Amino acid sequence: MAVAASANHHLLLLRLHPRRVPSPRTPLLRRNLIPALSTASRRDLAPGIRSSFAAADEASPNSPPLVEQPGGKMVVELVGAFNELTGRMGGVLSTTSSSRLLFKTLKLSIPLLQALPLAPDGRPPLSRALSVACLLADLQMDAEVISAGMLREALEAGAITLHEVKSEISVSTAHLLHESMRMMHVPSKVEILDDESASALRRYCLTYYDIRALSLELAVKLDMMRHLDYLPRYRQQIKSLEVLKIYAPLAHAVGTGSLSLELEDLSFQYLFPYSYLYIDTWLRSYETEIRPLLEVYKEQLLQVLKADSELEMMVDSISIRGRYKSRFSTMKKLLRDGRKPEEVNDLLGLRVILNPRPGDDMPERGERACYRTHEIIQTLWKEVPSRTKDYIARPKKNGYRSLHVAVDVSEEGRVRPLMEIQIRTKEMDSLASGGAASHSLYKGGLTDPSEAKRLKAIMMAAAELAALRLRDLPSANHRGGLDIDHRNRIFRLLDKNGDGRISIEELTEVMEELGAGSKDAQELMQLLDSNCDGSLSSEEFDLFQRQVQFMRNMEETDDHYRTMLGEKLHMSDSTGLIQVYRKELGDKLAVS
Ligand SMILES: Nc1nc2c(ncn2[C@@H]2O[C@H](COP(=O)(O)OP(=O)(O)OP(=O)(O)O)[C@@H](O)[C@H]2O)c(=O)[nH]1
Ligand SMILES: Nc1ncnc2c1ncn2[C@@H]1O[C@H](COP(=O)(O)OP(=O)(O)OP(=O)(O)O)[C@@H](O)[C@H]1O
Ligand SMILES: [Ca+2]
Ligand SMILES: [Ca+2]
Repeated sequence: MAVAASANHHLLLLRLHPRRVPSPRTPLLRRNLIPALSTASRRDLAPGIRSSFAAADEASPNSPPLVEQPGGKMVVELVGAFNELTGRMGGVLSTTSSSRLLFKTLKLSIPLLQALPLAPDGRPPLSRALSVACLLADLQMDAEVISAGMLREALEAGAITLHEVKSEISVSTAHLLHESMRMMHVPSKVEILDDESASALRRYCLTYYDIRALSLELAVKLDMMRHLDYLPRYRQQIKSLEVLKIYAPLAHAVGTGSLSLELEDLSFQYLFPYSYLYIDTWLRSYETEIRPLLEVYKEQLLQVLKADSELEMMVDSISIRGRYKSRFSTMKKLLRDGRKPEEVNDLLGLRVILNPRPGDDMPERGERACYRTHEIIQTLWKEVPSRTKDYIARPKKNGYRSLHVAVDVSEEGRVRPLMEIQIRTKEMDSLASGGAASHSLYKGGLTDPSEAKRLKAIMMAAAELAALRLRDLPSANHRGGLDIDHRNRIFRLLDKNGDGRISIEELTEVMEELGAGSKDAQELMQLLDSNCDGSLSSEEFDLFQRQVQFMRNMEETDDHYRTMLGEKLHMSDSTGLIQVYRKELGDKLAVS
């Protein structure tokens, strides 16, 4: 209620920015307005925002003032978006200044975004900006980051400048946007994204960029990956490779684990469609039954633990997190050490985190609470003793501490995979996750006593990148690759008039011969012509060939994984399963 009241108060002040109205196409867009969020994209949104659209739609025959006036529709968007975001932000939106900042941002960005044409993925820019902002709100990012998330789309489209963001919104929002735009070009810093360059890039990002801007960029990447279908397959793969090698590990490093898992699974699906299909088919066979059970087991365990009087004397609070293993993580595990699917013992996982009561003997109390929890678990489920690992009594070399237990949750006649339960104190847990906290310390700035170390890390990362840029690219001259002469030969064949460059006419001619149109030739030219001089040099063409080779090797890798997984999972196309899923997942899986 408070939100609605404050929003209404601001509505009285709502005025569109005169400078941005009206562009020639604005009236048309405004008339069709509300929904920059199309009916389809509205489906993605939470009930709050959907209901504000419904209110506007229903109001339409009866109350023309709200719906027919652009301002009225804008208001509906504004209130809907404000409620949606603040609803997701939870406790993070604790201050008046946060909600003011958010409101100011929405007022400025909504009209700008609505005036923009559809994005290349076919979505209205407002809908894209809101999706990113919602992702950031779900991650419990602060209002400045969400504000930057909302404005990023408008900035990228040239509808607003950084200077304007600085003067009209806030210096910090402008700073975050500046950082995030710098990050956009990170993958282009290396030409071939092999493991070595990817690891250097990740180090570079963690050294050079503000961790909040990184989170913003990661949310943008996730939103992009969720809507990648519109691109041709090779572009999907290039983007997925960037995500898998750079952004998903970064998401993990900065503590946004949920983003990293989804980023990995989406890129896995585009890069290795057949392998994905196998894993997906296998996991689905369990998933419908056991995934919902995870919630049930979690609740059951929590209740039993809370009811135990002995444990109650030792802990202030207990939390349990459940997770179902991701596709990508399962694949890595199967391929890592040749284990059988039934030996993946952590498809179902629970993690109990205990917060011991304070006092001198807090650490010991915490440990005792972990062992007590173990005993209680034994009364609930059947333990598989050979899989119990006590890293509390015997911490791992890296300091990791936790008590691991595997339990059998099968019921009469229903064999289920084991469930892994990790038991630890809050302190042990923060040691295990590190992430954002330890990194922000590392980024501490000038007051940080380890400044010298930090500067050295920056210098090394820069040097490493420079070395990578200058280094000889990996040779494609293996596994059926093309040798240099051969590559030259193709170039010479395409360069019909022999002037040392492939012109658009030459490219069009050969593409027409291949059955493609001149539009395809233009697109290809734009993609490959890195210095934008309208033709391809032999260097530009050479790089293209190496990328092609790299992608082809990846398809070979997929073939290789498919064979391995096929053997493991005893599946083959003849089961018909593949056909079923192929149909379901459609063109996404088409591999030429
Ligand atoms: N953060 C962190 N987690 C760890 C570490 N070691 C183990 N874990 C977690 O504990 C799980 C199980 O590890 P272990 O009990 O050592 O079991 P394992 O036999 O090596 O595990 P599987 O490969 O799962 O069969 C891992 O999958 C991680 O989730 C560590 O050093 N750091
Ligand atoms: N038993 C568990 N309960 C709750 N969360 C878990 C459990 N095991 C792992 N996680 C968390 O789930 C996320 C994904 O972990 P994932 O299963 O991919 O890797 P892992 O279990 O750490 O490694 P591995 O694949 O080597 O077993 C991580 O954030 C991890 O900390
Ligand atoms: Ca595991
Ligand atoms: Ca030429």
